[in-house]
Amino acid sequence: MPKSVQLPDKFVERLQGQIGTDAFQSFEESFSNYLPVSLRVNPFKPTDQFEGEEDVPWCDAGKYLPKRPLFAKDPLIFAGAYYVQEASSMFLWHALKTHAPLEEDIKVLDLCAAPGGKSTLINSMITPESLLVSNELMPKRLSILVENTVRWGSPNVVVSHNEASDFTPLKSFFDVIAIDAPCSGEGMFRKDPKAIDMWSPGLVNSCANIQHGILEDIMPALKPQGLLVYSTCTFAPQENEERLIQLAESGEVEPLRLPLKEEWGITEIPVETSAGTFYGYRFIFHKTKGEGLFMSCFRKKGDEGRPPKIKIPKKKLSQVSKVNQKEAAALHKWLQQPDEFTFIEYEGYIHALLQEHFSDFKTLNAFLRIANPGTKLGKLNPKNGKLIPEHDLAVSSRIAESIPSIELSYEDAVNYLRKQEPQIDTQGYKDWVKVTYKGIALGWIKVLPNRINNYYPMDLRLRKEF
Ligand SMILES: C[S@@+](CC[C@H](N)C(=O)[O-])C[C@H]1O[C@@H](n2cnc3c(N)ncnc32)[C@H](O)[C@@H]1O
Repeated sequence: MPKSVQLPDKFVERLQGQIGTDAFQSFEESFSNYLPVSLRVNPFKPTDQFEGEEDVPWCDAGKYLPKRPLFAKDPLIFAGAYYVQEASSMFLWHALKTHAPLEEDIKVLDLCAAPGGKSTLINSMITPESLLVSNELMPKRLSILVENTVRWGSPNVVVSHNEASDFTPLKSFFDVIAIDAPCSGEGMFRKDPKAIDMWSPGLVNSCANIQHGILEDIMPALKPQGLLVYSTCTFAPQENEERLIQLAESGEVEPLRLPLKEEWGITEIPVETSAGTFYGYRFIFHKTKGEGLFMSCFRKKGDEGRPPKIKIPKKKLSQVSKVNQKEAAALHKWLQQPDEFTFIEYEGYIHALLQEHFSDFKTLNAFLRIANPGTKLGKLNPKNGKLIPEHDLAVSSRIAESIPSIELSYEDAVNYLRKQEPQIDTQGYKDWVKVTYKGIALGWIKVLPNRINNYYPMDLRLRKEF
């Protein structure tokens, strides 16, 4: 154990009791080990950059890197070609692959979603016609969630900004709910020593109370036979095993197990409850190649039947309006298979939603605060009726192939991301042009007769010097 790391006595006492003193020694020793670095590639923006790297064994899209690069140096991360994610968190892939009906068009809620690791993972696995509601309660963390889901580039995501209790009226709406609960963060102790300073037994108690409330509030929104995946990045039984007992004893769920390979180093924890044995899965540094995590899966009991009708006040329904036909026609050229979309006006911008999601979106909009529905396309210029495109459209995987594009060199890509004036050859181009790096879109430039404007969003620009 490095001398600089001082674990709180109460934590040491408890974890020793949980895993035994020998294992605890190995746990302490693992603080001196090298921290695994991993990322997950975006199936919608394929790159061969990580071919040959070691696979994360429980996630088909996950890769370990031999050492941590300066990710800010790589334009592909800005393009959404991959997401840097701690490997244990990618176990959700295994849980969904095992228990979710991924071949069907489903509705999924990621309740505690910022910064977007689990949401981009879910988005990579569901069918393009499935709907993902990616929700974050904390206002400060909402923008990073929007940023990361936009970069991932799929139109089938609605980002919302709500408490769990706001979802309670959405009876039986979701086929899958993932709750990556706010927690005391013990699993981050090795990676982020600040988590050690913030820890206290009081924090464990208050997190357990919050988790208790979240679980109670969210269960009505899950369909009978729906899948619930609960996870934390802590080892505290109050936040893990006790929450699992809470769910088991509510009588609402059945236990689900996950197949494991011994070499993964994941511990299956059977939990005896009055409703039978339930199972949790623990990732701990000295055994697993990843940081600390706990995950558990449940099936909601009951007959699937027909979902109850959700009553929506008329006033709320009228808040969502489609753009008129003439306006819609002006948008078609920007998207692949534009007929699959409905165009709505939302908070001053035009957004493209998949048609099959329009009615669900109206329901969601009646109960939730929506931060970003589908793909934000832009605004129509009142003078000529043409679209002034937003960044979100440039990085969308559904942007039309006919939109002109210019491939940038590494240097030009970095300059572009720094928001410098592009020094590139634009002869033969005019107006809006998508710029790409290694074939993946970074954003827009506008080619004017006497100059080129860089439309990379100011707040996303590359600030790091290297
Ligand atoms: C563990 S983090 C989620 C990480 C995310 N799932 C990912 O993979 O990138 C938990 C999230 O829950 C949010 N949160 C905090 N309090 C909450 C509450 N009472 N209800 C729902 N979410 C809450 C936090 O702001 C935080 O973003």
